[in-house]
Amino acid sequence: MMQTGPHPPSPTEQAAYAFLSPHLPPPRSSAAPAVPFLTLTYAQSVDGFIAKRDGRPLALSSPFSSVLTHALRASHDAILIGVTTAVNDDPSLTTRCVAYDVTGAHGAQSPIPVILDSGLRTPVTAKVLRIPRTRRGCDSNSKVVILTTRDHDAEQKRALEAAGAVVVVVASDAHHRVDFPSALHALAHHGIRSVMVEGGATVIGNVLQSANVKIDLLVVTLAPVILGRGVHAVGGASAGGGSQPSEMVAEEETPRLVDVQWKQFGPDMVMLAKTARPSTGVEANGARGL
Ligand SMILES: NC(=O)C1=CN([C@@H]2O[C@H](COP(=O)(O)OP(=O)(O)OC[C@H]3O[C@@H](n4cnc5c(N)ncnc54)[C@H](OP(=O)(O)O)[C@@H]3O)[C@@H](O)[C@H]2O)C=CC1
Ligand SMILES: Nc1nc(O)c(N)c(N[C@@H]2O[C@H](COP(=O)(O)O)[C@@H](O)[C@H]2O)n1
Repeated sequence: MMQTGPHPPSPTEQAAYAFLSPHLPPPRSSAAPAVPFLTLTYAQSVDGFIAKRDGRPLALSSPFSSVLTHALRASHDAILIGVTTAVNDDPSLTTRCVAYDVTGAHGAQSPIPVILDSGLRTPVTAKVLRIPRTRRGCDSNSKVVILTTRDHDAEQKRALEAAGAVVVVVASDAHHRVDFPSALHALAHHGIRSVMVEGGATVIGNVLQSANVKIDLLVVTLAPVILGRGVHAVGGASAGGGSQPSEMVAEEETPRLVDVQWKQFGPDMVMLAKTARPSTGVEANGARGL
């Protein structure tokens, strides 16, 4: 990392980029991929939860692993969340915990927020819509992208567009939600070459269950916290309180983790891995059969 700013990056920021850099998406100077490089990331308690049941934001990551998360954000064109996370957390999705990007350039650019929102439930007052950002080279003009289905309210679409979002209609899946492979293609069409999926649980479950989708990089922060109950990291809430893992596709199609590495950031352990889906032959950076 060649540092070009007024102050050197903190030791944690240096450690974060050193850990991440061999695994990050290719630079924009390389050829555009057919589908964006896909990173799936989240922070979970040691008993497997990413949130409590009350819907309030929950800080699991320490300030140290948050630096790593923000370095990851700075290294992707877009950051994708489900609409429930947008509503519950009203997140910023910025890179405020890092000062540099992976090349050492000062001023880490925040990624373009993308929200999967089949029925346009995103509030027009959402914080992400009010934060100005510039992401070099992306056609969407660095506006928030809301991916929806045909089953949306036209008035709400106009309101979100007036609030600064780009609303894109894509195919729906069998559950009448935004079809995830179609979402990736729509983002590629908008010049987005790398996407960091941050959650929540329903989105994480859907990505892991989508046999046609290759997860190029998996980054999981394990926080030394026991919640007892909550929203399970993979799949979300179940009836009867608490939550439980969703049922995966056939066992032989669940992603296999390869090249696994662990590093401690403050009290948290962070795991990096590539994935492969053995029975489908889906390899790095390719959605199969599209
Ligand atoms: N610890 C961590 O790292 C993180 C924690 N969280 C937490 O997760 C919680 C929310 O998780 P959860 O309730 O599961 O909600 P999600 O944020 O995963 O949003 C799920 C909703 O997104 C919409 N959606 C549209 N298309 C899709 C698709 N293809 N796949 C999945 N969802 C789709 C659906 O709503 P619709 O049908 O209306 O379109 C769906 O119900 C929050 O409380 C947040 O704090 C979130 C991110 C990271
Ligand atoms: N990495 C990570 N650790 C946690 O403890 C978290 N709660 C989350 N949540 C995700 O980050 C979003 C908040 O982002 P801002 O701080 O507002 O920029 C939240 O909405 C989840 O997507 N992530």
